[in-house]
Amino acid sequence: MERYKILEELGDGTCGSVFKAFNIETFEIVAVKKMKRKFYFWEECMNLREVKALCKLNHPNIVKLKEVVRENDELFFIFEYMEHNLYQIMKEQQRPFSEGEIRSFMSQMLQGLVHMHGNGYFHRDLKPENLLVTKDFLKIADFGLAREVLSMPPYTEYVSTRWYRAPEVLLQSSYYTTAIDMWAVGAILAELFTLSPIFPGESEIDQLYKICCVLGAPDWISFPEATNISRLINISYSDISPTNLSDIMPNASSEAVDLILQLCSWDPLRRPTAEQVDVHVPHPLLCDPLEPRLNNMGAKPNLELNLWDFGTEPDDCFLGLTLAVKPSASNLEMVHTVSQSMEEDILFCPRLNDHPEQSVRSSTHQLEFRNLLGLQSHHCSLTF
Ligand SMILES: Nc1ncnc2c1ncn2[C@@H]1O[C@H](COP(=O)(O)OP(=O)(O)OP(=O)(O)O)[C@@H](O)[C@H]1O
Repeated sequence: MERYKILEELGDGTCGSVFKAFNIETFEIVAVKKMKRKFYFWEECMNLREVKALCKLNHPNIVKLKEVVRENDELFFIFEYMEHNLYQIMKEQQRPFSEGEIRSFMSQMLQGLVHMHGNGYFHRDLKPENLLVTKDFLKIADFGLAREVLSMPPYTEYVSTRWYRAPEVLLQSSYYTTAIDMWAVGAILAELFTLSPIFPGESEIDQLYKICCVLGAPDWISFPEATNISRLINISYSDISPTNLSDIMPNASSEAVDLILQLCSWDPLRRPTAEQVDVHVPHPLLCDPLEPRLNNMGAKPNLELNLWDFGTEPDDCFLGLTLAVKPSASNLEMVHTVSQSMEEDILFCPRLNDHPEQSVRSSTHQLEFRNLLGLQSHHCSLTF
């Protein structure tokens, strides 16, 4: 970590503290997330959900994990640096966002989600703080709670920040789907119009109550879990009528209001998928604008030698909770021992002549693992 000069603290989360830092070798500004717990073995690091998910997810709207460093039993994630998060932007916003700005944020968030859900992951903690923004470009961050869609329920541990938590999670359903992310998208979309949270519950029960106050009582027939709500909240649902969303967000078009209502459907099956939502952005981004070298490269990196399969070890314990996740075969692959220059990387990609762009891309997206304790004295590079 001596290559990094810490500049300032950016955030202090549940799992780690995040710092802005300067790489004295490459002159690059990065974000360093220092994990709070200790890591005594590399395997523990590799089993972390955040590492597993980010190794698989390579997309312009998903924050890039550049490097993982373990030093003195402490673990550091080195991410590309993003200037703001959406929470800060909304807090400082002096005027309502234009619908064009909101469409742009939404479109980018949805493209990231299409990629994530399509690759078998759901995020489970989407919220404005986890949407990082640099110059109008948005990337989804914080994969500490991400998990594989095909992992086995029941999902019992803490999931997502309360205000963005889907009703099925509040009702402690042990089975939920990517639709929980779509609920959060609906709540975030509403907040982009109002600049304040739409369901600001002060407790889990109050959260359900606040949702009822906006959406009205759930439909008992199409959302059977609604019966649990009456047990939790001592109120008569017929007394709660829905709020007219156009009254609280006069700046939203009827299409936007309609989309929020669809995304925030009580019944998860009625929520559109990320792929189904079309926010009509005139010029959607096709490549990572913050990574100029990668323009026009949409294909996945060419992967070469197999280094590591996560195998059948149990998943990482998030906040000490052991999870019954069946890890999928990882596509982490070793391309070569680390080299700093792209030219050297390319030498190790045998199919370079066939697919030059893919090889360059894989070298650029190398994930460098260093063990500074010398347990693994070599220095290897993983591409994904
Ligand atoms: N790549 C980055 N660039 C700039 N700031 C970042 C970056 N990653 C994280 N941050 C900042 O640090 C904060 C905390 O990061 P993160 O959410 O990853 O940590 P966490 O411990 O998992 O937090 P949480 O308690 O929200 O789960 C973010 O809200 C964001 O403001």
